[in-house]
Amino acid sequence: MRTVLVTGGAGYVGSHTCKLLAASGYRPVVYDNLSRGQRAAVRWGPLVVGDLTDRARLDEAFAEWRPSAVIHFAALTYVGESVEKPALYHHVNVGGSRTLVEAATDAGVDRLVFSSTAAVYGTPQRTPIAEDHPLRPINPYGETKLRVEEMLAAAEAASGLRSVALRYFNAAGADPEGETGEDHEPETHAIPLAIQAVLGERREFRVFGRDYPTPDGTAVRDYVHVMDLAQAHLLALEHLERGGAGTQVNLGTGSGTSVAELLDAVARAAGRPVPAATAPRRAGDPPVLVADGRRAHDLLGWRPRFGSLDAIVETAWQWHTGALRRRRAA
Ligand SMILES: NC(=O)c1ccc[n+]([C@@H]2O[C@H](COP(=O)([O-])OP(=O)(O)OC[C@H]3O[C@@H](n4cnc5c(N)ncnc54)[C@H](O)[C@@H]3O)[C@@H](O)[C@H]2O)c1
Ligand SMILES: O=c1ccn([C@@H]2O[C@H](COP(=O)(O)OP(=O)(O)O[C@H]3O[C@H](CO)[C@@H](O)[C@H](O)[C@H]3O)[C@@H](O)[C@H]2O)c(=O)[nH]1
Repeated sequence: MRTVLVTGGAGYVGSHTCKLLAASGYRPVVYDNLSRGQRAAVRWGPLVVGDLTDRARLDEAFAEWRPSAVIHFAALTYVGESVEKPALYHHVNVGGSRTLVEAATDAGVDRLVFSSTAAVYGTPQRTPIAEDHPLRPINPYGETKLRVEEMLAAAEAASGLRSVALRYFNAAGADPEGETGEDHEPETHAIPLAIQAVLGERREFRVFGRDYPTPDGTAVRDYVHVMDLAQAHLLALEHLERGGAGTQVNLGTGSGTSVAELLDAVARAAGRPVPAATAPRRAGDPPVLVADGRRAHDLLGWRPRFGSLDAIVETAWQWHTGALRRRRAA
C-alpha cells in the first residue's frame, strides 16, 4: 500500500482528500497540530500530532511511516488575519514549508502536492485567469503561498523534489456522504456563513461590498466542490508517479458566481431567504476571481463533477444541517 504523508489532513480540504486517498488504495498518514483542524476529521488513516515547524517531529513521522509522497495542506489560511499578523504567516506557511521540504528531501521523498491559491494572482488583469497570469498577491497570505511555490520550483532543480502546486479558487461544499465537511472556528467563508444566517445561528449575512464593477455589484468567485479538489490531488500524485515534471495548476470550474447569486442558491437549498445586510468591502478582496482551468484538464485529465452551484451548495447545506442536528443532540 502506498503511504502518503498528508500535512493539514485534519482540516477541511485535507480530510476530504484523505477519504478519497483511502478509497483509492493509499494510506493517508495525517500530520497536523490540530490548531485549526479536528481530531474527529481524521478517519481514514493514522494521525501524527505535530507542528510543521518542528523538524525533529517531522523526521520521526517520515522514519516511522516511510511515505512515498507528501500532500501539503497545513497552513494558516485567513486573508484578514494575514494582514494583521504577516510575520506569523511567514513563519508557519513559508518557514514550516521549508522545514517540511528539507525533511522530505532528507527522507528521500521526491514527490509533493502543494495547496496553493488563486490569491497568488492578486487583482486580476484579465479573467478567466490562466497560470501564466502575472503573480502579484495583494495580501500576506497570498505572498506566503507564492514564496512556497518559488521554493518548490527551486527545490526541483536543486534536489529533484518534483511538485504540483494546485491553485484552488474557492473551495466549497462537503462530502456528499456526510462523513466530513467544513468546520472552521471562527468561520470566515461565505457559504457556511450564509447557511448559519439562514439557520438563525447568526443574525445576518454581511455582503462585503455592493459597489464592485460586476453585473450586480457584488464580488464574483469561482466556487469549486471540495471533492473535486480532492480528486485533483490524486490526479496530481499520479502525474508525479508517471515521472511528470513539477508545475502549477489552477483548480476552478471556470464559471463565476456573485455573492448575491450565492445567497440565492443558499435560499433555494434552505427554502427561505438568507437574512442579509450590506457592509463595506473587505480589505484584500479582488472584484472577480475566475479560473481558466485548461491546464488541469489537459495535464491532469481533471474535470469537476459538481457542475452546478446548486449541487455544491446542497452538499454544504446537508452537512451543516446534519452537523447542527448532531450538536443539538449532543
Ligand atoms: N478553503 C479554501 O477555499 C482554500 C482556497 C485556496 C487554498 N487553500 C489552501 O488549502 C489548504 C487547506 O485549506 P483548508 O480550508 O482545508 O484549511 P484548514 O484550516 O481547514 O486546514 C488546515 C490544517 O492545517 C493545520 N495546521 C495549521 N497550522 C499548522 C502547523 N503549524 N503545523 C501542523 N498543522 C497545521 C490545521 O490544524 C488544519 O487542520 C491551505 O493550505 C489553504 O491555504 C484553501
Ligand atoms: O461574510 C462574508 C464572507 C464573504 N463574503 C464575500 O464572499 C466572497 C467569498 O469569500 P470567502 O468565502 O471568504 O472566500 P475568499 O475570500 O474568496 O477566499 C477563498 O478563496 C481564495 C482564492 O480565491 C483562497 O485563497 C482563500 O484561501 C479562500 O478562503 C468574497 O467576495 C467575500 O467578499 C461576504 O460578502 N461576506
